[in-house]
Amino acid sequence: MQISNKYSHSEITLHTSKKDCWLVIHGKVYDVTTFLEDHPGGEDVLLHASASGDATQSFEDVGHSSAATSLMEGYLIGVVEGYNGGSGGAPKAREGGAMRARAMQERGPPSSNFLDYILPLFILAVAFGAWYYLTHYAHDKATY
Ligand code: HEM
Repeated sequence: MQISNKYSHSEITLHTSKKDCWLVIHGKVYDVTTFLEDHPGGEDVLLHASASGDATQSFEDVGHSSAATSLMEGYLIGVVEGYNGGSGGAPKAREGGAMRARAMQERGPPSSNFLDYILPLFILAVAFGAWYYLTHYAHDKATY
């Protein structure tokens, strides 16, 4: 990787095609041309992010795994000229991945929680029914 290379914004905007695609993430420039077809999220999102000028927000929004952030280091070609916001290193991957957290929210609580709640109620209802039946039965026997 040639991290010492500095690229101007006008230079970066020249590389937004399928045959030559660069991404800017956290002030670093990545040449993802050879990665387009292999990207699990598809090549269209990368091309779109490339054309937008700065892919940082879209990259972060997806909540890429730490595997993804270490993979991207292999595509690093330099930094954006004049960028001084980065403290170096790959951007932090959110623990566990935001995608998974989102999936958990959409799915709701696991179904076992529902059973945990309904089962004691069911047992209580059966016990009450048995008690009610037995007390009335015993009463009937005593009166007749
Ligand atoms: C060099 C840059 C990038 C690399 C190395 C990379 C790598 C990966 C990898 C390994 C995954 C699989 C899931 C994971 O491990 O997190 C993934 C998924 C994905 N990525 Fe990227 N990615 C990059 C940039 C981007 C950008 C800029 C976007 C912009 C929107 C993006 C959108 C997505 C989407 C939508 C998924 C699929 C999520 C899913 O369906 O679960 N990626 N990427």
